[in-house]
Amino acid sequence: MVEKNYVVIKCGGSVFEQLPPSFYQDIVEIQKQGEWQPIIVHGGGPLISKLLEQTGVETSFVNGLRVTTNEVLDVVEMALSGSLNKEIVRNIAEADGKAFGLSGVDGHLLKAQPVKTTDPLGFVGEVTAVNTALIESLVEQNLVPVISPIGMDETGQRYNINADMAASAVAQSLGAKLCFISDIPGIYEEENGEKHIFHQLNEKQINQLIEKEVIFGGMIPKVNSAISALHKNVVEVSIVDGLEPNGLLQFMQGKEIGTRISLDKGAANYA
Ligand SMILES: Nc1ncnc2c1ncn2[C@@H]1O[C@H](COP(=O)(O)OP(=O)(O)O)[C@@H](O)[C@H]1O
Ligand SMILES: CC(=O)N[C@@H](CCC(=O)OP(=O)(O)O)C(=O)O
Repeated sequence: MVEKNYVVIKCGGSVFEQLPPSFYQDIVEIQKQGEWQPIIVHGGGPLISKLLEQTGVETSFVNGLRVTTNEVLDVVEMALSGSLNKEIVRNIAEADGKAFGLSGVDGHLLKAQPVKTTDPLGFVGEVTAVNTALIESLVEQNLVPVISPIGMDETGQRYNINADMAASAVAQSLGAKLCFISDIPGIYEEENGEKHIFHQLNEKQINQLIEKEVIFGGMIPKVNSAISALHKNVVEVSIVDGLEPNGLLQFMQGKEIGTRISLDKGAANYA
């Protein structure tokens, strides 16, 4: 098997509806160029919340993680593995590419266990192992894997996995570059109504920003997943603005776009 450089692209639900067509064209272009093999892990939090609201099921989050009952799990799986996963596959087809959509349940792609936390979150999982051979075999067939973040344990119990955490685990298992696509130009701090973007942040600075509540909500699992990835086999993690036309391609070509996260070096540079 040919050695590949992988880039795991996590596509957040918050940006999904607003992504320009260039996003999918960029994915296809990156694959065509051959230096990097893209793998998509996607979220879909807003669609899950909308469907839960429509069905009258209450939903709540603890530190960015959705409390997940069995009833919630049904909706999570329907939204992520059913609806959004196939929409991404179709969007890549429209951009002239070939993708293969699967969830972490398929082929035991994401082995999971209950997430370690002091809060009772129900069926929220964390990844314990990734079936990298399955990913490699899809890539060998020139397919872009599109992964929805539902995991399963050996008994067949499914778990709702935060997509940032799932992307981080996939990147760790492949020693990949990790790129979070979101609806923001990077991590920022607001001062007198003005947003200052941090182009570089290290672990210590991130922890300070969480403490100051400058980083909150869905950004918490994202930065924690970034740090955990950097500690384990991932060389580079960035948060990239999905709304910027050709932002992903520019980022892959080395342009400083969004926020790059590192373990120790890198000052808190404002834009
Ligand atoms: N310091 C921060 N800088 C930028 N965004 C932040 C920050 N803290 C919290 N956020 C929030 O995090 C959101 C991105 O996380 P989330 O909604 O989970 O996105 P996604 O669906 O892309 O994973 C942003 O839309 C913003 O509201
Ligand atoms: C446990 C947990 O919180 N799971 C997430 C899975 C989807 C997700 O992570 O979507 P985004 O990337 O759009 O946030 C959820 O239920 O919303």
